[in-house]
Amino acid sequence: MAPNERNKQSLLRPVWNLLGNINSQIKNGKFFQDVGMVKDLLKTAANGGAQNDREFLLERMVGMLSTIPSTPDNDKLTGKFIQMLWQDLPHPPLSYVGDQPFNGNEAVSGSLRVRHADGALNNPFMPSLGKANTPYARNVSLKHVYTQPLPSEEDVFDKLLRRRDGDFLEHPTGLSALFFNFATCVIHTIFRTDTQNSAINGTSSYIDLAIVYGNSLGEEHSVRSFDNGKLKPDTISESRLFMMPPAITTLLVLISRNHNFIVDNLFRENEKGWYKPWDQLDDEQKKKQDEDLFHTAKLVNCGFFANVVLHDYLRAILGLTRSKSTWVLDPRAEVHNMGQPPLETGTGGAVSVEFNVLYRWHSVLSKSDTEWTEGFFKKIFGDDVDFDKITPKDFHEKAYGLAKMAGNDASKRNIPGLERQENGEFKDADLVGVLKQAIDEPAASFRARGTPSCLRVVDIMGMKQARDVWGLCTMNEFRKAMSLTQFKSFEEWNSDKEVAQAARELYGHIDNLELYPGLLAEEQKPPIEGSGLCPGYTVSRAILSDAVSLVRGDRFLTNDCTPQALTTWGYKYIQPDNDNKAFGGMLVTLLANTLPNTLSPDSVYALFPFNTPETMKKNLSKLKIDDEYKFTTN
Ligand code: HEM
Repeated sequence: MAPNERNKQSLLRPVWNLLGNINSQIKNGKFFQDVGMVKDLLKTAANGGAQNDREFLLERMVGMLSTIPSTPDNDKLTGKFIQMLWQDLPHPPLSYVGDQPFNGNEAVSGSLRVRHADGALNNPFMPSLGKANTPYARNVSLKHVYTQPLPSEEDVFDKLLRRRDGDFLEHPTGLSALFFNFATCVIHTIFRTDTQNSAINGTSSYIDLAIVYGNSLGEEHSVRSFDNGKLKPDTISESRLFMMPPAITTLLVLISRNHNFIVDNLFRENEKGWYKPWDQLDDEQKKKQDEDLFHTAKLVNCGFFANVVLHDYLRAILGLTRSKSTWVLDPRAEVHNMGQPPLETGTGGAVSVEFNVLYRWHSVLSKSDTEWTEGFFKKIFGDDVDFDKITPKDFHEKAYGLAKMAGNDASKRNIPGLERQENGEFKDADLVGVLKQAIDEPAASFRARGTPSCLRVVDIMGMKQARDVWGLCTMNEFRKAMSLTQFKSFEEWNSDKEVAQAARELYGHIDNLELYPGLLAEEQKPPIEGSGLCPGYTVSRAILSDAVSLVRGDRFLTNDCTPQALTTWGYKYIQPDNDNKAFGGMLVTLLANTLPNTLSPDSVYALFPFNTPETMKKNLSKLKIDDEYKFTTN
């Protein structure tokens, strides 16, 4: 059955049930035949469940139900009607007015109106759901009994994951290195495995920009200036990212600047009517105003970031930068089918270990990011380091030690290779230079044998964690859970004969294939319509479920994303402009507001930075609109 047909069928199911009941009444001659009502019920179903109340369908149903005698069959009909009305609303309610949290009948401390640093209270009924420093979730159990001992993690890396020297394969749809630098920001905002206890996620499971704002009140305080709601100049919280290529921290510095841009506007608009010039306030008033501006700006900034994820990142993932379409897969859409509960929003969530592994995209590193990482490892382990000899123990002792050396004062940490000015900010020209280099640089393709050798120890640590601490399901178990067919052979998993044979030698039977190499060395999707990311087939399917779950599950991005919470200015600021030259892309706005007058508004560097300019030249030429764009920065 075609997917559309299937969809229609499921929409119609509750109506068929109702009609089935009515039909049996008619056959039994137990009540009159309201043909008009039946027609209207069908029309309602075809409308996706939306009733035209001017046709009095509800009143006619009440009329009909009130005239039939009470029999078991007739009572079922009344039951269906009640079920439909019950399911119209979420039970229990998902959001509350005011700022006092209420957990069933137990009061919980903290306001409901703010994003807490540790992510608590996203779901008021389960205040710790998805909070920082709580265990990872597991989505799929390991039930498979391995039929032979598992190969060493070192062997798995060498035979299935390691990029051969000089074997760089450019990304098939021209994604830029910056795309994956942004991806690194996204994954680090939801994953922060505790180095002492890998069962624990040290960050919240929400897209709450914890990498900028911190995971605890202490971290949050260290990035705040406590001056009218602002963050310290060009400051971000996450110290791990200072060990990574500079475009990653540069993107986050722009997001930190966006916070201060938002604060300026909230203060200027003064929609709440009680903000006053800073120097006219006493200490208590300053505290109140600072707190209110900070938290409102944080809500707006996170909402903005989520829309960059949907309108720039997801657009590139789905290959929509090859079209003029402004369509996005918006997980927040209201889904309301008659006779079924509305699809929930804002329920909270906790990220899982399966998805942590699914996102270890180390094979896509561009040439420059690979060189940068090699240089970084040389700084830690010496110029003559042999990447194959670094052990997890060495890495823990030396690399994490170096991260600590980055210092506790977040406002003093430098983007690798850049210096701060006297006022604490980086020079705009320096930031643009870093971004330009990452936009020009093509990323590598997802594939088996694509991970640079310097990340050998990182993948080995990941595989050990996945096996020893997380006890992850197998590749086929994961596919089954995602409603995907299970592989019957290694060749079905990856048709490259050498890769399939290497996996056979390691695992013996396809059912023994572990999730980590299974996902990361699977054959990649071709660059067809609807596919821009082109990762392994299973990754490509599963990340969409993850994106929907992350965005739809977040109360602050759904039920409580309102003009009241964000202010009218803030609410408007986070909306995409579908008439802009990026077809609704949001990054162009971020760049214009945080690096003013540096990139031309017509430049593909500002409009489509997730694809290389060379690729965008081809894409826009095919659409016959290339003459409307600039392919230089200015
Ligand atoms: C740019 C160069 C990159 C470097 C140098 C790098 C390095 C690392 C390191 C050192 C770890 C921590 C290993 C551990 O402590 O067990 C790690 C983990 C991870 N990496 Fe990468 N990585 C890079 C790019 C990426 C990219 C592009 C992605 C995907 C978008 C990614 C996804 C992950 C994930 C999901 C984890 C696990 C994080 C956690 O559990 O806390 N990495 N990476």
